[in-house]
Amino acid sequence: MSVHGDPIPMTARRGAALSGTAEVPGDKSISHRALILGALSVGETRITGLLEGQDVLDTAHAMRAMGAEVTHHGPGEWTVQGVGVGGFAEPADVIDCGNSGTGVRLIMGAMATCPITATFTGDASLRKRPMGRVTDPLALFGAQAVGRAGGRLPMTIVGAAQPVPVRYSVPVPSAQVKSAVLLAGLNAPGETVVIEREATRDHTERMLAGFGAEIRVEDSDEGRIITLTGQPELTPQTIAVPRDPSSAAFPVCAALIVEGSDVLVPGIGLNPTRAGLFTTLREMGAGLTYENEREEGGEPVADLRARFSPDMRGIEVPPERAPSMIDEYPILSVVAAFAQGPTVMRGIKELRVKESDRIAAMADGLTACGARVETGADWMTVHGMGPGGLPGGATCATHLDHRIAMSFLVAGLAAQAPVTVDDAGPIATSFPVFEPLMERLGATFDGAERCV
Ligand SMILES: O=C(O)C1=C[C@@H](OP(=O)(O)O)[C@@H](O)[C@H](O)C1
Ligand SMILES: C=C(OP(=O)(O)O)C(=O)O
Repeated sequence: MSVHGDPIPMTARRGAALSGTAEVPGDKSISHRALILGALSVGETRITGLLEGQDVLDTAHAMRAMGAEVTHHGPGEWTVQGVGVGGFAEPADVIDCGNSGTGVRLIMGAMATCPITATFTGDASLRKRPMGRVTDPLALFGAQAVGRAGGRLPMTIVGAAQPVPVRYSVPVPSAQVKSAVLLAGLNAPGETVVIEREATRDHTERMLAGFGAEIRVEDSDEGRIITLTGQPELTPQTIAVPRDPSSAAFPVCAALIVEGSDVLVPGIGLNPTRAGLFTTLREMGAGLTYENEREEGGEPVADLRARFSPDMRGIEVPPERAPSMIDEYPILSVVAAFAQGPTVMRGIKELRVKESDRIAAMADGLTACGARVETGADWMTVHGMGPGGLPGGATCATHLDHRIAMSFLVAGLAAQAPVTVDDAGPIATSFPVFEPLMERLGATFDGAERCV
């Protein structure tokens, strides 16, 4: 499937009810971290359930370029022979992180305290995204960064030859910034302290502890204080990557809005720092239940069952919930269009610096589909039109953004007239089996055969 090639238009149309089981791929955030921490440990890390989306494949390639041996054994099964903390080799060429903000920012952090120089680039979307949020704290360790105006890629990082540990309060709610600082702290002697006012996804902290790093997390009036002791020897791990709640969001939300649907999405990670969408949907009156709740690999997991929900009401989403559902606002805004009354989403300005400006992309596309949407710098309100109420019949621009593409395709499954996206290619970054998986549930797409 093309990610960076010619645009691949695709159309979704209303059809039969969706039913069956949707086995979504592994968690993207955890997959990146498993490869990077595997590369920084001494010995062989075994990974099952790795997401084989382009974002993660680009991180695997980067780890190889820095000296780790990364081997693919079969679907989702990988091993990584690590080089140890501080052991990265200087890459011989530019590191291309494609579409992935997580990949480039975490890798910059991990190499910033190694005595090597690396140049990073990405696709047209990633080259627009701000990197200063990561290079500012990396400078405190002694790393230098030179990039394009506004801290944009391509960018060269000269790693600190004699890194010092830092104490850093993260100014924006961002797990990528937090993680970059922690990964840099790994090769700085002494304690690196990261303070985050709002809790963001904590996979880096959990996985660092799993690899044997000394890491403490305390809650205080300032927020979460994370203290990491530098220069540990990380012990290789066996990691079973849970299925991605951010991918599960698409079949779940499709089932809620397509008449007569009943879909099971098994084995979804419900880490509280990721599960905000599901809480929100239940508050809106969605027929969404958690079955077989359990723990797997230290993460809470459940099977999600979603049924068509004609009585959903718009709500005000609490702004403090934003970090736990930051990637899910595009698909929530689609569900909101099929609920009764307004759904108000505040505290979401981070959406403006994702793969696209997601507030603008969703507002433009939903408006073209006949919804009434209001926006401000850090908020968006979608006025619901009730079940089956969205007219549709538009072509929506996806701006190299997988979540925008999948959101409008889901909208098209329930709208009165088909919805087309101008480019479904970017879906392969995070959810390469989206179309066949949705088609097995009964979704009708035109153009899908060009994408698999
Ligand atoms: O750390 C991560 O794995 C991620 C953090 C979030 O980004 P920010 O840190 O920019 O909020 C999220 O949007 C992204 O999809 C994955
Ligand atoms: C924002 C996202 O990813 P990234 O920042 O890694 O590009 C996403 O997957 O929605």
